[in-house]
Amino acid sequence: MRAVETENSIESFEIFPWDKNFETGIALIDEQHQKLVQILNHLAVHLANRSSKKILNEVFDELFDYADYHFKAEEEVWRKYLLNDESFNSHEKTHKSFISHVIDLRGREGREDYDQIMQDTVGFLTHWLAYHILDNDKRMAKVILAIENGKSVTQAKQSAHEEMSGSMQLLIETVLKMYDSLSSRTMDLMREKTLRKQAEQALLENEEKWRFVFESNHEEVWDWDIQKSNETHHSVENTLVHIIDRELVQDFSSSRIHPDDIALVKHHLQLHLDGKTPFFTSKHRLLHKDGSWTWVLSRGKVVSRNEQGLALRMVGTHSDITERELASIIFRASSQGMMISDKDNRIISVNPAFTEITGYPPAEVIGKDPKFLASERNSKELYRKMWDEINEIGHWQAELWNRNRSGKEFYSYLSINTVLDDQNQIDHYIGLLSDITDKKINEDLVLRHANYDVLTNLPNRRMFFTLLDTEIKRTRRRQAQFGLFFIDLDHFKEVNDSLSHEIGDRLLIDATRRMQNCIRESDAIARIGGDEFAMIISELGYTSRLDSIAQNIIDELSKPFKIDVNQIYISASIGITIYPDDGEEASSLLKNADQAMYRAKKSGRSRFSYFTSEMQAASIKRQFLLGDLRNALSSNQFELVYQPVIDLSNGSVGKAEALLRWKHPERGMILPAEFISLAEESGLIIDIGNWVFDEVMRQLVEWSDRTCEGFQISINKSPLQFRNRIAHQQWLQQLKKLQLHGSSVVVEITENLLMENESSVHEQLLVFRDHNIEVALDDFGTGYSSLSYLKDFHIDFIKIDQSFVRNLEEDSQEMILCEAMIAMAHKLGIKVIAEGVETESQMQLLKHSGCDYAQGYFYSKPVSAGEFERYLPDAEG
Ligand SMILES: Nc1nc2c(ncn2[C@@H]2O[C@@H]3COP(=O)(O)O[C@H]4[C@@H](O)[C@H](n5cnc6c(=O)[nH]c(N)nc65)O[C@@H]4COP(=O)(O)O[C@H]3[C@H]2O)c(=O)[nH]1
Repeated sequence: MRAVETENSIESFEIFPWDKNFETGIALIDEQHQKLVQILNHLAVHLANRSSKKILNEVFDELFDYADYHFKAEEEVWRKYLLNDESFNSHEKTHKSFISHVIDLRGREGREDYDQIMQDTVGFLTHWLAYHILDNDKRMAKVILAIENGKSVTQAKQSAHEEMSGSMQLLIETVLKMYDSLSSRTMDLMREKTLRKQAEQALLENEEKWRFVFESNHEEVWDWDIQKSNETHHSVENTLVHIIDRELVQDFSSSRIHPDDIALVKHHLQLHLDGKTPFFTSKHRLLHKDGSWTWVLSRGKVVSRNEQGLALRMVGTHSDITERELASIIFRASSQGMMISDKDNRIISVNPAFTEITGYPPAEVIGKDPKFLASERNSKELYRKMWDEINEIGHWQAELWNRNRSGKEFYSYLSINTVLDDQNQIDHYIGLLSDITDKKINEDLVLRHANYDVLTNLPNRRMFFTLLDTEIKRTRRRQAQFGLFFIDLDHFKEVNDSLSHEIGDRLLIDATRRMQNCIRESDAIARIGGDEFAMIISELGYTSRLDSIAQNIIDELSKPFKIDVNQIYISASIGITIYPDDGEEASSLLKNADQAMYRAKKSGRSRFSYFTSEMQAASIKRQFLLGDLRNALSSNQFELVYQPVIDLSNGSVGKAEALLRWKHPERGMILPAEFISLAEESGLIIDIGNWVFDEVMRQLVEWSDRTCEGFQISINKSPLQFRNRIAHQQWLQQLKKLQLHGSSVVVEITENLLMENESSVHEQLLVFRDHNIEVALDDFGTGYSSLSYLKDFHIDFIKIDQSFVRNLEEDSQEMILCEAMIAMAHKLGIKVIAEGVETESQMQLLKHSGCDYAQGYFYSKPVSAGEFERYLPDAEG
């Protein structure tokens, strides 16, 4: 027998290797006999390796082919010399019996085991080979060869018989027997070997399969000889604990199971050892050798028990599930709602936070498309964009409205991420959901505060500019016009101060309502200052419509307001400008409307005024002037003039007021009325004011040896200068440096400053007082002239405005007012200076009324420093 390797690695072998003794001496016949031996060997191999229907059919087909061809060819040879011989006929019959036997064998197919049919076929062919080929065919061949050598048939048969008998016959029979027994033993051996090999292979495959499963699951296998371990360990539970420990942490010393988990592990283990659970399963924490806690899943089963049912052996696995467990903890404990859906976007899992946020328990959402959460408040565009982004870049996030289980909308932050499979196809969607309704409400509130006036709910100044810009763009596109109103409430400040801020607020709300009733929905109204409002009158067909709207507003606001017991009268001054005729930009339009309003106010209030071309010209002139003003300081174009202030008790000049002049290189002398407001708007007033102070200080030092004690120069200060505290500090340092007394300076302020009621103003006035700098309240009588200011702020002088002095006559209204102001001031310990005294009679009247000081053209116009020196004690003339 020879072993041969075949292509499919099934070991092949020959139970009948071809032998020279098999040969008949007729080449054609031997060749075909060799073919039969091949088929036989082929069959034997398959039998050893287990047969199949397919192989059996192949073998039978081969046998039939062989028989058909071989028997014909062989019979041709015999027929040639032995046609009518009895030996030929019987040989022919044997051939036929071969075919019918093979047909019988094949007929057993389907009824009997393939291996059995195969084994019988091998047995049949073995005997065919032994008795037919080695005996019959060989004998026939010897006859033919003898005939060919000239012998008669009878002689030939005789010689063949002699050759085949005796030792030859014995040899054939021995070989046959040997082959016979050898072949069947070999078959058994081969079969056994093959079966063993197959079993080994199956075992190997099984082992590999399990190894693969364990490796890919990151699982470790344990095998626990319970009784043996019990001999060395105190308890069964501890032993398992140790096994699990050792597997994971390597340097086992004592139980490393988390103290909180030990009881549960033992409980589960005992249940299984007692046969109460089919498997042992435990999820617990183990102390890893790096000091961290590792989550472990242990599973096991008792595989052998003794007759009393005592567990003997247990096998199992454990795996590190830290990541999975942490993910699960996050999933369960997260305050963010989580939903996982499959590739068809059907929800497969949601966490408790999802239920908390939406109100939907898992059972109601699993298997559903998450779109049941959607609110119709979101645009279709939003969802289209969402899917585009998810499909293109794999994630999307946005803030949007959703609807909870009870139908209530909530504002949410939603982010969706995709999880891809090995083929890069979407496998899962993971959605994270948070309820940010509160945040949204707060944001809206902040946005509202930033853009709306809390009191009236109207857009504020900032929002108004946005509305104005939008209106400009809209109107520009349609090549149309719109009107802009600047509305200032007349007498509002008086109401606010005399009644209360609360009443003032309610008045503003009522006034807003009345104004809103005068315009259409498409128009807009905003509160842009304390008592200032702006309106956009859009879609202007004819401009005269603006007249009627403005007049209507004035009429409505002039009607009395009834707030609590108070009957309040106010009115409005309105400035009107038209886009695009008067301006094309929001800021210039509003400025124009403001100017027009100012004109309306100047013309007697409670009226409206259009922005005109003269105003436009004035506005342009101001622009140019502003440009020049920026260089005026550095070009030394400023100068101070001084107007003496006369002490009415003795006619002496103990004070002077410093007044600013701008010597413009082209326009000549420019008075403060023309440029102070420009300087204030541009912020230049701070530097200019500091220059004035320095100049006055310089002058005081220069005159120090010529002035009598208590000589004072007053300086005008803009309210804006009070916003810059550092400047005041510098002033104080300057005084100290020049060794001048604070009392040599009087700061002139206006009522407007005090009306702002800023605590910082209060503080700075106190600082002045602390440094003996006196304070004069300018233009007294023109504003609201509240007594409370005089009481609350530390004021040293009031300056009666020249509008009272101008018309001062005995028994006149002005006279009465002047007397009242003087008396009131004196009562409060405040001295009085009268401004604009131009005549002797005015001076006399004031003197009689007890006024302390006077200044005006009657004494002197403001003069240069050089000219002023004549009023100083030792001056000549
Ligand atoms: N018709 C008439 N006018 C008289 C008479 N006596 C004085 N005047 C003028 O009345 C104004 C008095 O100054 P004010 O009320 O403080 O009013 C000042 C003051 O508010 C402001 N001003 C002047 N200089 C400065 C300055 O340095 N800083 C600031 N912030 N404002 C200044 O400009 C205003 C105007 O100043 P001026 O044009 O110099 O006008 C001065 C003065 O020339 C008179 O008998 N008849």
